[in-house]
Amino acid sequence: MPAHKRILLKLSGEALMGDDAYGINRATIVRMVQEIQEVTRLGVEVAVVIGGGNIFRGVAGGSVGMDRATADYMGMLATVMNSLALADTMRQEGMTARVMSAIAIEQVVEPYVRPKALQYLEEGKVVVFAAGTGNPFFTTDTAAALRGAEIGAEIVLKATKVDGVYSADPKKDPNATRYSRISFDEAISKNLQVLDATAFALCRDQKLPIKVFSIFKAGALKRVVMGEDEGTLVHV
Ligand SMILES: Nc1ncnc2c1ncn2[C@@H]1O[C@H](COP(=O)(O)OP(=O)(O)OP(=O)(O)O)[C@@H](O)[C@H]1O
Ligand SMILES: O=c1ccn([C@@H]2O[C@H](COP(=O)(O)O)[C@@H](O)[C@H]2O)c(=O)[nH]1
Repeated sequence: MPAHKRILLKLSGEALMGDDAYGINRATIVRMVQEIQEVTRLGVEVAVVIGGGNIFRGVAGGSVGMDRATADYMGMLATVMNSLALADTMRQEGMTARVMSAIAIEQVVEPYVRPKALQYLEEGKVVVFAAGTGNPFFTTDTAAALRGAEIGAEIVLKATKVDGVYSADPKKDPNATRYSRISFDEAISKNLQVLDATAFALCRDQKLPIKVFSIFKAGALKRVVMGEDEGTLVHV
């Protein structure tokens, strides 16, 4: 029996590159979709937020003198591209997915309307939330926390490039140690940057737990959904 009925899955945009230098690696996106398909087959309702780091991040534009809000809108549009690619890959794998955008681009993708999203989930469709929160100066982690709370997800699952929350960034500090559980208050007070502070605070206030685990480890998503020991649980 799955441990959760409805989940919000945050997928790393950067991981979509696979071994490529940029963009969307075909084998990688197919593998991600197949892992999601496995959990939908267990009867779990799945909503997805995907990042845009494989294409563009606002902070990169800002660092070369771009107006930061403009750069952030470019970042949000990058997430729309990833969302469309993800939903189309789901279609090719025989799944039914709907993309809903926080920014109005109705010729391309339907707008985010909460009751409609809830209806899709109840019908067993995967809902992909595109364009983050629709506002600059935020991230897709915060969008995942926001949408997760709105749809009544039981947990936010962050599938990322590391296999959990560490005492420091494990990509920079080889002595960093992994937590199996950590409270929101401790993660925030230690300024652990695996998620941004806004996302941590929103989930803490809504009592919405987060599980951080590796997007590269085959079967990890299913193990998390089954409530098995995988990654790090961030809890109230
Ligand atoms: N304390 C920490 N524990 C674990 N990872 C950390 C920590 N501090 C920083 N990180 C870094 O955070 C990264 C994950 O967060 P980030 O949101 O930047 O990436 P992402 O999941 O690929 O998102 P995107 O969708 O924006 O590409 C990890 O790859 C890791 O290097
Ligand atoms: O609510 C949001 C979400 C995202 N952005 C911008 O998009 C990029 C890509 O998102 P990541 O979370 O970094 O993958 C982000 O860098 C922001 O520039 C946003 O402005 N608002």
